[in-house]
Amino acid sequence: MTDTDTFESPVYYDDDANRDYIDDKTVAVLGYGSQGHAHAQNLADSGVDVIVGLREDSSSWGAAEDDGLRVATPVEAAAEADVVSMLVPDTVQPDVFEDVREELDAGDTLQFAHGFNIHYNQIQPPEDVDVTMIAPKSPGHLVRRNYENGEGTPGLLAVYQDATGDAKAEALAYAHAIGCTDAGVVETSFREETETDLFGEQAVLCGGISALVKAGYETLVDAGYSREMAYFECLNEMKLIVDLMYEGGIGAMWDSVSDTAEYGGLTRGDDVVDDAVRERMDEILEGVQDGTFAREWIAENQAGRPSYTQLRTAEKNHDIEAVGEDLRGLFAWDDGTESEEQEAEEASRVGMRE
Ligand SMILES: NC(=O)C1=CN([C@@H]2O[C@H](COP(=O)(O)OP(=O)(O)OC[C@H]3O[C@@H](n4cnc5c(N)ncnc54)[C@H](OP(=O)(O)O)[C@@H]3O)[C@@H](O)[C@H]2O)C=CC1
Ligand SMILES: CC[C@](O)(C(C)=O)C(=O)O
Ligand SMILES: [Mg+2]
Ligand SMILES: [Mg+2]
Repeated sequence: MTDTDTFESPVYYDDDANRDYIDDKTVAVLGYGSQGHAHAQNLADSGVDVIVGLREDSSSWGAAEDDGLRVATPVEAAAEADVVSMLVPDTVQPDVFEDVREELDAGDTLQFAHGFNIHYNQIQPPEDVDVTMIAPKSPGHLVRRNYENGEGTPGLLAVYQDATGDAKAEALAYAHAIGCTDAGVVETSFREETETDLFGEQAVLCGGISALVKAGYETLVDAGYSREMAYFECLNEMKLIVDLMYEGGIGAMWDSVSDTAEYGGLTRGDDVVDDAVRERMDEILEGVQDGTFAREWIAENQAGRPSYTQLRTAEKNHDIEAVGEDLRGLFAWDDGTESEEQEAEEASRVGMRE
């Protein structure tokens, strides 16, 4: 039994949520990408009235309809809704918000899955609406898969504006309906969610880990080892190691690997992530906190994403991707016959990247 009294932040579970706050409402889910498809389908399967908001020429329109959901333009969806869930990409949210602003009636809710546009002042909501966040701590495709498996996904809850007095209760009910209170919802602020999320994805989860994998791979290949050996050692086994940490903490990983690996890792790990790396992590965090990263990302989008496009191409063309594609085709668990669900997931992920 977990002693939640020792937690620094309040954590809420299924029993803390009262579904009455969402069950008779209509939720407009704007966007049907990674988070949008998961929230919309989970809400609908939980019995909540959902309408998906997409632009008329949207490539996701057909997918949402095929999944049995009502679809309309963002303005039409928001006009019908009591809760508007802003699940289009962060960079387009300010424009979409301006489109739907007039449809937000007093007492409605503007709901986010990430605090970027509120925290960095790119969206200024009317004072008479609730502004809340339920941010699953997971890619959207797993939010859906976990719901279907009955496992739930951990999430964060924040209230930026409580015009009705019910903002938190409604957010908790929403979290319940998408499966987050099943796993636990941690209460936070828009500032804390935004800054930790951006730092985490840049320095550790997405940027840090992929740079570490590529650096390890390049070190081995440059030293004359085979690309296949380097791939298995630095990328494939990463999942197995992270799974152990996920299930039982770093200790479970040390328990499972050999004493040789444990001693080698304990003595050499800090040589890789040394004081210089920690200083650069501090710099990355400062850039998030003082808005430097946000300004850079907004300007990059306004300029048509020139650096982003170039970086994406270089990443796609890295040698580890080519060897990985060949090797994964040979894995026992990948017999080339993807299930319909896997195919749909892959198609949607690829669609979102393009
Ligand atoms: N990705 C994730 O797992 C996580 C995301 N978040 C947050 O969730 C939010 C949504 O992110 P994510 O799910 O990645 O978004 P996606 O990039 O997956 O969203 C794509 C969807 O948005 C639609 N869309 C794009 N541009 C517009 C537009 N101008 N007008 C209307 N619809 C548009 C697309 O439709 P179309 O076919 O028209 O392009 C598509 O349906 C963000 O705030 C993000 O930070 C939070 C936690 C994790
Ligand atoms: C780690 C990346 C993420 O923050 C996430 C899936 O939580 C995102 O913005 O996609
Ligand atoms: Mg995140
Ligand atoms: Mg993020």
